[in-house]
Amino acid sequence: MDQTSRNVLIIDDSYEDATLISRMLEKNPNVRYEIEIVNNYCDAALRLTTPFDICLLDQNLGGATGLDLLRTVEGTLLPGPVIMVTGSSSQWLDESALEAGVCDYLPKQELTPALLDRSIRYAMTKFSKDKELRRIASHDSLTDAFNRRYFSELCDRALDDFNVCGRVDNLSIVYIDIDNFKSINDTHGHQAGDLVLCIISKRIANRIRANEVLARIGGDEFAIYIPDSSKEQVEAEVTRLRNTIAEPIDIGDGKKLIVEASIGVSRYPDQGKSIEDLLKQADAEMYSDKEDHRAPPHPVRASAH
Ligand SMILES: Nc1nc2c(ncn2[C@@H]2O[C@H](COP(=O)(O)OP(=O)(O)OP(=O)(O)O)[C@@H](O)[C@H]2O)c(=O)[nH]1
Repeated sequence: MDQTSRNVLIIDDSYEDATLISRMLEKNPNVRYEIEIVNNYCDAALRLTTPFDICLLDQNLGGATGLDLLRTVEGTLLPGPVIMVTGSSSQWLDESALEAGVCDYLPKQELTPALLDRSIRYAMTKFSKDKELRRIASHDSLTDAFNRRYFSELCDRALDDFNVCGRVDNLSIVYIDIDNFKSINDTHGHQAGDLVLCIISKRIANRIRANEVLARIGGDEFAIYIPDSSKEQVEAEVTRLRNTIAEPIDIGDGKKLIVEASIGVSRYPDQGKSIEDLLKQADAEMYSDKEDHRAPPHPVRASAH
């Protein structure tokens, strides 16, 4: 019989406990567990940015706690279901862990292979059923880009990661505001305005790298989270974004618009140590760019096809 395969992430600072849990998992003849063990807070914070089938999280992680980790991640950012498996059993921790987004809470002293297996199945099923709810909570309904809330959570978490774990800080925030967008609504109608927002959002999404995140953070405003890029790389990306945004947009009835955007960039930590400061600074840079783009969008003749 084919075995189901599951990728399990065990976050535990005790090697003995992690081994004990692994042995329990291996007792299930129907499931092949690919086990990955992470034993400290900073590696765990980084690992929680990429998918897993199930995460078994300990509360004590050296100086920090599993709860700290969950609080920096927030529900919409968790890439998989988490079960807290810990020796420190208390009603307060049980409730706090649930509040912080875990699917279950298992005291280590009560663990059995059967209990662990059932808890994992329940957690995976629940997480998969909540997928649509998480998508709605994290996305903008018009453009399907991420929304402002998700963007802030993501940036807060990245900054926390930099500050607590001292990781390389090559992070930029790009702020994009469409020029004279109101006049598109006024001249061509709100529906045309919606179409322009969707097309621009899709163009930007197609341009950015897999580790960058695009969000619509206001009516005609977008932001991009860009990790691991030098100042020069970000400048080159901004030029590419300007060009892709300015390609003619077909709004129907033989009409095409050329839309431009004003763009500002801020870099962590020189131009801000918090997401609010970074966005504020990128917004200020965007406004100085805006001064050059005051002409209204001009219609161009539709092409023959
Ligand atoms: N079609 C459409 N319009 C929107 C949406 N959200 C906000 N808006 C409109 O976007 C317009 C933004 O106007 P402004 O903030 O004045 O921006 P602008 O006209 O681009 O002016 P500048 O930024 O100075 O170039 C407002 O008229 C809003 O009503 C939306 O989801 N769809």
